[in-house]
Amino acid sequence: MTLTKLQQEIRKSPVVLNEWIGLIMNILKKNIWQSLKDHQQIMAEKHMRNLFAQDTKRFEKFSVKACGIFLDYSKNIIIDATMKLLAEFAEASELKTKIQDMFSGKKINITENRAVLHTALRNRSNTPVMVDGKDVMPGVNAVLEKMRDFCHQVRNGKWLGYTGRKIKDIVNIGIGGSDLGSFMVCEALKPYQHPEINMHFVSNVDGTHMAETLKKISPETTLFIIASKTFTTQETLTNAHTARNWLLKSAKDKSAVALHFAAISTNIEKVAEFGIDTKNMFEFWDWVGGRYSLWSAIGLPIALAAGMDRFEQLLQGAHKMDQHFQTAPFESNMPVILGLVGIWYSNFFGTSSQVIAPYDQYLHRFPAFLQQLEMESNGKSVTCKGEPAGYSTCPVIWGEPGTNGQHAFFQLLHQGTDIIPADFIAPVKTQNPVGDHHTILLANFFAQTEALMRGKTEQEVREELKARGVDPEKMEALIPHKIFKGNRPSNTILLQKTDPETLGALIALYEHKVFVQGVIWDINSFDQWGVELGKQLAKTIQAELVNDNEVLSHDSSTNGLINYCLGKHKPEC
Ligand SMILES: O=P(O)(O)OC[C@H]1O[C@H](O)[C@H](O)[C@@H](O)[C@@H]1O
Repeated sequence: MTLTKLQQEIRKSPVVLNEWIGLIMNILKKNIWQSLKDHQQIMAEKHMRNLFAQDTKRFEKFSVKACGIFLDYSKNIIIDATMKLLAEFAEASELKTKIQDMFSGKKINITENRAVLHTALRNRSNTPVMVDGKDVMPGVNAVLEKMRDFCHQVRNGKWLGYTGRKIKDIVNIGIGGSDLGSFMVCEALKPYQHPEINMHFVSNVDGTHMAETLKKISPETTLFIIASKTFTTQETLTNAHTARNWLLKSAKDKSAVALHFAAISTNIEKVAEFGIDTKNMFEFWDWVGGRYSLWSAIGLPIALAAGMDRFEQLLQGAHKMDQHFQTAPFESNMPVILGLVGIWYSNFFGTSSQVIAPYDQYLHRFPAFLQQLEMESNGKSVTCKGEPAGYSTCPVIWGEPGTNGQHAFFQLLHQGTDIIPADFIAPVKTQNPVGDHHTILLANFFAQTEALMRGKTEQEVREELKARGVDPEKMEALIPHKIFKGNRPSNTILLQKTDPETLGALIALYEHKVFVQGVIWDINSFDQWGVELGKQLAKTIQAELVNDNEVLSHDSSTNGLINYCLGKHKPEC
């Protein structure tokens, strides 16, 4: 009987027995954790150059293919024993059971008592998924149908504005999970975009974002989509009111709102209160987390831009990755591997950041999307039981498209003092076969991971300088600057092509990676209480900013800054 099977059997037993088993599991986890620490001491002495030289099968061994994606993780400081220990830790953390818990609608978001079912939104097999005894699939399918109908009307010029003209510009107003995913995907699927419809995304409450967008569009031919799960988000509602006022300034008749505004939300009352006809509302549900919501009606801008069929291909790709995640053994399970390799560096090598380098201009917003997905999910420091974690959790996620990053921050990846694990992502085939651009792009892509792994030894530098005839004295001074230690880890992710289905699989891959890491760290990846405090304080300060009084209610820095803006107090400078 496997450990997972044993755990599942035990779950059915009386509570007391369960508690005992929980204690035993914790001891087991502590032991494996200690073994990983000991193993790291050995691995820290190894160089990947040698690991490759010693094992000709290393690439075959540490690579995996699924859902149109190829992952090579051989350029990591790992050997078989590393992956085995990490997988054992995942098993002891009940990962297999927890994956099933998520897919089956168990309320795993414990602080909000909610199920986590973004996977139901792309459940193309249409098998029932139950929440509180009710199958959610009929509701999911009904919204998809409504989206299809709406897209058909807008994309075919049947949806007309208040002067009878077709829609030419669509502005999504939303922030966070109601912006980043749909914006990122719309950018990624630009080759499939409707030729006569322009997409715009306004998220920032800075009036500049709205003002600059409004300059480019006309009220007669613009459709605004107000995307907000709660429909209470201050930034989104402020932007939405500005958009409505702008429309009404031209239309001069409130009935125009119904022709130019649609809403995506879980909150029907608030949508009606805002004045949007609820016939133009696309519903989703509290079991869809904001940063996991692009598969819901929040993805409407994607469907409007690329077409509903393409949106469903995106869902299909994610569904395939869901099936892979649920069924593949840990040693060939792509999200599990990606998650465990990340844990290896964060918790045993003490790394604190992770760079994402998409070598695909279409994926230029992917790092920004992952910032919310990973950091809002796993940027936590207490366990599910509310106890201090006592170990590092989510690293800082950052990145830029290659090759731009190479000419900006790659210096630090190659020669900086810290190890920064990197994910390199590229399509095998380009959407734009222009001259030799893609060959050059891919050459750089492969060269970077090779350079990070191999480095350049003192002897290699010396020989190179000698061959160039550099003066021996100058050479000695130069050598330390030209050495690359190498042994810098990276994952290489190759997509056959950045098409809707493969993109869906790629996004789901990272969602599940985040899930794996959340389980290992024993944190709730699905709440985000950390964003609340700033929002609360902003309300108080907003009132103070429009009051004429000197502000004295905060610390001296906050008071001083507010008063400086109000012109009440000018620091001597
Ligand atoms: O979709 P909304 O309810 O407007 O929320 C938009 C965003 O705001 C919040 O502050 C959360 O941090 C995000 O997770 C969420 O995606």
